[in-house]
Amino acid sequence: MEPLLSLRDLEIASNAKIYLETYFNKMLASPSPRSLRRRAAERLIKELGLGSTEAARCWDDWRAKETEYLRRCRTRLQIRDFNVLKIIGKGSFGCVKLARMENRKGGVFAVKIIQKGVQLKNGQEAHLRAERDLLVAGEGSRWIVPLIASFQDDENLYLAMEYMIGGDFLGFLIEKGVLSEEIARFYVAEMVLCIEEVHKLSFIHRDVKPEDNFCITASGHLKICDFGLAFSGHWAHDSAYFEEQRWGLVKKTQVSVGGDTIDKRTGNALAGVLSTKVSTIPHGERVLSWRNKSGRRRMARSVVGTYQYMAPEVVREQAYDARCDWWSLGVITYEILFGYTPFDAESREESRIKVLNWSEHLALDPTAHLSQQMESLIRSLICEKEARLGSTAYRVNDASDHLSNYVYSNGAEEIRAHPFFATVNWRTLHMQIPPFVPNGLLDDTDTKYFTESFSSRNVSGESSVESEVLQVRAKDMLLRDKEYGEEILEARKKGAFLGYTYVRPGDAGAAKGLFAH
Ligand SMILES: Nc1ncnc2c1ncn2[C@@H]1O[C@H](COP(=O)(O)OP(=O)(O)OP(=O)(O)O)[C@@H](O)[C@H]1O
Repeated sequence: MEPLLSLRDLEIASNAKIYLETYFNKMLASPSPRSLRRRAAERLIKELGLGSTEAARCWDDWRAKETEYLRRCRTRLQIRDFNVLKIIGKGSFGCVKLARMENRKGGVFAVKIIQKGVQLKNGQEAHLRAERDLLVAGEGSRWIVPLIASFQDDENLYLAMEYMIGGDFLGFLIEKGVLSEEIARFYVAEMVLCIEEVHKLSFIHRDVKPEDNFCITASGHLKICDFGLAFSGHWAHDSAYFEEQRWGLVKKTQVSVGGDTIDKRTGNALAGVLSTKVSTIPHGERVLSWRNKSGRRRMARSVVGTYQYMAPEVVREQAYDARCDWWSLGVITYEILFGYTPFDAESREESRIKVLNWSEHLALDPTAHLSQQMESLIRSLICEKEARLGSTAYRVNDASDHLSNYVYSNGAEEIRAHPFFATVNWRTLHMQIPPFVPNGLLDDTDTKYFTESFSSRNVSGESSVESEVLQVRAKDMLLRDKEYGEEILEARKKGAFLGYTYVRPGDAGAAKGLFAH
């Protein structure tokens, strides 16, 4: 007899549950974006001190713009609306392409294309949600790479961002070799503001490094990007939440899971079901308030990032907090001045050991003649977290393994107050002319600051997608199931990212011709 429910049905049911919980949580937890926009307009009109006729005209204007924005939000954006020009980056997620809207009226975008199949098999769903949510939360920020729109189709997720024409900071560093202290001061100061901005949004970046993660704008300023490893402590960004939803339903309904041949041989399938913990919501408690209470207790513990830049507390798998990003900044500062990091090594393992024994490897070459302030800044960032600059707010975490808060938005204040930055005007830094400004560009699609091997690549760049999807052995046994795995993957690709779509309000999208067709 056919079972009443198949694993595919359960997949669809858990996707629906996840969608509803995340949707209503967002709706109930914070004011709607629309009411925030209204409030911002109210504030502005008040500040301008307009008379009643002028204020009424402003409101008419606001309403017209709002209607237009809502109309744009309803326009379904697709990748075929973009004319792909070049590939400018490639990573484990897929690739980043430089693209212009088909209608050619607008500017160009860097479109990050993330293959759902590979990512879902690698269990990256929570990270991808965190990346998108942080980019959305960074709306209007001066220091975070601007997201113009996010959308999806059955195969991919797309993040259309402003194109950072100056390339990434590592490219700049390679070209210049080492930087003088004076020039380093400008870039390190901008990095402080970039990281501070991420912390203000209650995220830890966890992968602060010059390669990929600081991009240079047309005016030569920095913006922070690549939030693939960002951590917010929120249950909707935690893979355990997704596993519990799916395996919880399997356990409740007792639908059998076969797994692949290895699972069958080792008896993993049954063990997987038995070991699934299904949380019981206390009687009378509402599901979302319970999730928000218990989910907040989850702490950053996973070892993620790049060893050379990774703080020792992360490498040691201790519960860590946002101070780990300040350690990475210390390592970058060292690299800017010396051309290599103190923890450079032939292999990842050697780097790991060096970080664990960091004090033996933190040698500041005296022939570099660093100023006392510069040396002090490096030493007060590359040190154990208890002594690290920016620690005061976090001291409460040092007493026990249970962190009371994983990120404090004011951690950067101490860093900004360090004597090395005494001459920095933090309020006007963004208006200062940077030591280097991208130049000699032919037009807004120029890729001279990007690696030749990417920009000369054929624009499709997806030759290996199919084979990559096939090669990955899925982390989640449901996706490995010999009989239903493929079907479940297809259902997950369709349903796992509901609510991913976003369109930046204001004139940015429209002015760039994003919706002008
Ligand atoms: N908005 C942008 N403008 C210009 N270039 C960009 C932009 N976003 C990303 N890139 C380029 O694409 C590259 C890869 O993007 P990204 O950093 O987001 O991937 P990644 O997650 O670091 O990849 P992986 O970690 O798997 O190596 C970057 O190094 C950068 O050169």
